[in-house]
Amino acid sequence: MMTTAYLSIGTNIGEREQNLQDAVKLLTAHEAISVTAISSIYETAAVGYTDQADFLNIAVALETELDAYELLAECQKIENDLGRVREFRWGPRIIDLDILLYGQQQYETEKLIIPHPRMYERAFVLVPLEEIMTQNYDMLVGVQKALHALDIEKEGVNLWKKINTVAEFVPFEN
Ligand SMILES: Nc1ncnc2c1ncn2[C@@H]1O[C@H](COP(=O)(O)OP(=O)(O)OP(=O)(O)O)[C@@H](O)[C@H]1O
Ligand SMILES: Nc1nc2c(c(=O)[nH]1)N=C(CO)CN2
Repeated sequence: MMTTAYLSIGTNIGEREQNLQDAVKLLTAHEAISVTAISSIYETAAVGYTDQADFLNIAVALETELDAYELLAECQKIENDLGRVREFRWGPRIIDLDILLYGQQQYETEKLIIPHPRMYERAFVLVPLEEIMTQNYDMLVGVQKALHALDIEKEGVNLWKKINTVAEFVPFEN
């Protein structure tokens, strides 16, 4: 069965824009994944552990035949292929791919929690997500409500649009 999923992708080490390009390219190359939308790129101050470089963040919509665990494995494979080294939680990373939503499904296991447990408190997730979320009106309203409840300035999450789109991306059309 085809499911629409949303990912959050972040990077704050090295050639950040290139890292995003590479991640999108690897997603697109997968035969069971069709990337249907990519948000603008946002540059954001680090949240959580704040003593680290600014991030670039995007959200991506995709359609896939993979189940949620297979999609997670693919995300982790892409992280590894791009040379991510795990140092410490919320620390700097070449690339980070988190599953935000997988259809309407909910998971709460050791390996996988969906919706992503921290997505509704992270402006760097919600702002790009709102931009591309067209599939589900109820979920979009949930995202917008969470976003309005956040005080972006107070959070120290300076968001600004960097680039219109990930270069060379051609959305998959049904
Ligand atoms: N929705 C999800 N998307 C991606 N990973 C998840 C999800 N739910 C649980 N996980 C688990 O989280 C583990 C740790 O992920 P990671 O090291 O990327 O955390 P983090 O990005 O530092 O922090 P955060 O989870 O706050 O974004 C992964 O091994 C994975 O099994
Ligand atoms: N701005 C920003 N801050 C973060 C990010 C991120 O992608 N962007 N990812 C984190 C770990 O998940 C922790 N903090």
